[in-house]
Amino acid sequence: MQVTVQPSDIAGVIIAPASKSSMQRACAAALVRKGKSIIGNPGHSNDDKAALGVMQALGAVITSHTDTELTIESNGVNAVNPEVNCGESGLGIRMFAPLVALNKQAMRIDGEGSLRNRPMDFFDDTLPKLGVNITSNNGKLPLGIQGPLKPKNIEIDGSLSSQFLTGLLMAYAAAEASNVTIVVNDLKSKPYIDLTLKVMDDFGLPLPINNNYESFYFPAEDATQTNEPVISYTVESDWSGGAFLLVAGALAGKIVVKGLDPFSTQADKAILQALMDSGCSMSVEANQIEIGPTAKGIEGLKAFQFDANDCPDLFPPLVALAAYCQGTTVIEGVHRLTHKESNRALTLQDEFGKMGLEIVLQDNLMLVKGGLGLQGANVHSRHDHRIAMACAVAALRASSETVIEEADAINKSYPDFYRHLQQLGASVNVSEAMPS
Ligand SMILES: O=C(O)C1=C[C@@H](OP(=O)(O)O)[C@@H](O)[C@H](O)C1
Ligand SMILES: C=C(OP(=O)(O)O)C(=O)O
Repeated sequence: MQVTVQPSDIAGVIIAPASKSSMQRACAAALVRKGKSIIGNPGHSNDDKAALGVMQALGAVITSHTDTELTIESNGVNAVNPEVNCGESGLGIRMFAPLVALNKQAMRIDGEGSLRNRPMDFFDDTLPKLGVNITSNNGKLPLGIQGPLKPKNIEIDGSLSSQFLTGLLMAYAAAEASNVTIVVNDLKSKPYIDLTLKVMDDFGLPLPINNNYESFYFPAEDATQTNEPVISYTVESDWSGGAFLLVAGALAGKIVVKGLDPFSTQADKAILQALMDSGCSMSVEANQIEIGPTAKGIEGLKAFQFDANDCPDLFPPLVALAAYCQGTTVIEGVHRLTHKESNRALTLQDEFGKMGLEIVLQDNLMLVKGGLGLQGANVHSRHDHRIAMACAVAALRASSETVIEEADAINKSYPDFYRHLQQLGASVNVSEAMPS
């Protein structure tokens, strides 16, 4: 798919999409618990669809599914299909692999696209310590796994990704871990663990005691949880996708974004701090955010400093914002970007470079030399949803039209993104690319 974005003003009201982080966790929790789970506001991104497929392969049954509600019945993890496919979802494989390992039978886990190149050697190191046999393709997919996983005291590295810990926490809860501790060294993306614990709590799963994100202790008896026959959970609106809408508003608004909860545990609500520091005009309420440029227009936006070590998915929207802020914006956390859908520091540098933006990488810092204007260009998503969305947002204020190749990458997290920009009045033309 090819998308052409013309420089545009935007206005109006838009509802942020469902969070794939919240939806995928809800699928895992609904699988793990015994009983019926009713999930409101279910997402329909490719990552969400992959999670539904994995959950069904592991024994959960979808009894009804509409745009607004999904009902799942489960009796705990009990695979009905020895093959699971996590699509392109990093969270999907890293959260579900330990749940797959709860089965006695031999299982195979595979994925697609960029996921086949992302590191999974954590499992080669960790799962055997929990009684699981594993084979991998030199630390990459596909994985062969045979359990059952038995919770034990274990020490893991949390510096590459928090997603492995999310999977172990879910699996330990499912296996009724008792008097065991997961020690985690150098955990990154900590708020994502808060979201995991919140979803586990909402689904009534046994909860570990979080000792400052350094260790997670599952007590011998967990008196706090109840075994409700039916659980209702509403998938949160997505601060990660919402960040692109908010930046679009700050550059080309005024718009109102609805649905984003300022009290969410989602890491990417930290976009609010960067937006405030940029000087854009913003009013945050419990159920809506109104946002536009400064009183002086886009020229009044100023460079900012931001630590994205714990919210790495904000880099792409932050670069789109910083491109139009006067001065050099400094964003910390570049090391967190190497193993995403693309090597994101480099793809941001390349693709925004085509629009005339200078981005300098200095060890863990990204320096964005903003405020000089961008030109429209022919850019490429590099098969990374967040690169496509960042280019589309930046294109709203470029001097001429921007064409985004392989723009359908957005389906991974936010399939309605271009439609939402169109609803806000942006000139966005979606066409299938001509076969070469
Ligand atoms: O748990 C999650 O939902 C996610 C955690 C983060 O990954 P890392 O923990 O690898 O930073 C984030 O980048 C990813 O998009 C989603
Ligand atoms: C990196 C991402 O997701 P995941 O790791 O779950 O594939 C993302 O959504 O930007």
